[in-house]
Amino acid sequence: MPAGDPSAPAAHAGHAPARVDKEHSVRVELGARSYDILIGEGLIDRAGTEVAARLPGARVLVVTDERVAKLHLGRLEIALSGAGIASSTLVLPAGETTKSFAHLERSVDAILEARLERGDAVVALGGGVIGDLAGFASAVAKRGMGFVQVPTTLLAQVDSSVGGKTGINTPRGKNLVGAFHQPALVLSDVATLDTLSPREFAAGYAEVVKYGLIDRPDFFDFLEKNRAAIFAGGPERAEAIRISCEAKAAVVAADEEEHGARALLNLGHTFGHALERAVGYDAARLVHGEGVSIGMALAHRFSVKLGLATGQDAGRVAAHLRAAGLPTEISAIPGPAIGRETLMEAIAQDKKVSRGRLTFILTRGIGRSFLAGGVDPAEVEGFLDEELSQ
Ligand SMILES: O=C(O)C(=O)C[C@@H](O)[C@H](O)[C@H](O)COP(=O)(O)O
Repeated sequence: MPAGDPSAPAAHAGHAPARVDKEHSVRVELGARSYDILIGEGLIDRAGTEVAARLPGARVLVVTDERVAKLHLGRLEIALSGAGIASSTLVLPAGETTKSFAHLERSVDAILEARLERGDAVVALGGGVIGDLAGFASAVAKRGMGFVQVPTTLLAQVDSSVGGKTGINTPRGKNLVGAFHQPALVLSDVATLDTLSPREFAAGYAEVVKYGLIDRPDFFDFLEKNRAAIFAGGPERAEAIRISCEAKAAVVAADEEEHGARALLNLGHTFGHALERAVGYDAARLVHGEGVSIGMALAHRFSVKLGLATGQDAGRVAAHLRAAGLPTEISAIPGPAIGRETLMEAIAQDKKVSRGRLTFILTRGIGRSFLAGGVDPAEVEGFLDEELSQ
């Protein structure tokens, strides 16, 4: 059950350092804006040369948070200066509430104060919050400048650092203000994952499971067999990250700005985002990956209720998520009860809503997800009533 500080000290992480037998490279094919995702151990120490190779002559602003700064900023700064890259740094508070207009303003101001030019770059060092916020700042400052992702959480390495979705939350909902702005490079140093708390690692794992559930049933089988090794830091961990990035890169290359198939990456997010908003982005109650976990379990149970999928598949999905330490029920969220109307209001603001009609990612079974437009709100309400009464 989610509770407490998601970024509790690494000493409690309980998993051994990752062992990576080789480095992986995944290409996101977007014509002139194509870029590499490098996955391996110790890549932060190579950040200077990797950035210089792609953005010759660029100066950078590193945006990070207080927790990540203590763990990884020093190494990144040494790597940048070692490659002759002039840098300044903005350190922001950790947590989802940093994805706000106020911190966007601070970030843009730091870019302008550093007098960065369009050919310079913002480097996001951190998890999804920092990547989304810094990416959005780099998209709007001077109408767009260079951007590099150095993700330090599992969630950011397998999902948010890839594909160019950047943005902030507003009190009306999650990610409601943003822009598509692709990075020039994603540098995923898997050694940073050893500093995550078990709760934070598990939250990222929800997004790994998502790729199996969308359209890769073989990957879901792989995860069922190798979950323990992935959590323990075996070579299967980097392998799972590589497969996740390949899955996402293929979807992004085919539909960069979500006119169709990219919406499948939103499996679990309609319910998940509504739950995050309902708890006021309070990490003590729910973090993003946990919202996605509950959301994916709900999407499968909702599909069963609509006669699309079997209860057996929905049960298998929930069992796997629970085995990974993830919540699968709304009732698992600590704190005051969440009301159906609160959730329906957030669902009505979902970005997939089209001409006022609700769109969900539903499923016909494991690895058989599809985009369902025109979902009847009464069906959603009835389903939520059942879920909330448990
Ligand atoms: O990259 C995408 O597309 C996704 O939907 C991936 C999601 O896991 C991610 O959380 C994304 O930021 C959500 O996007 P949104 O458009 O629903 O805000």
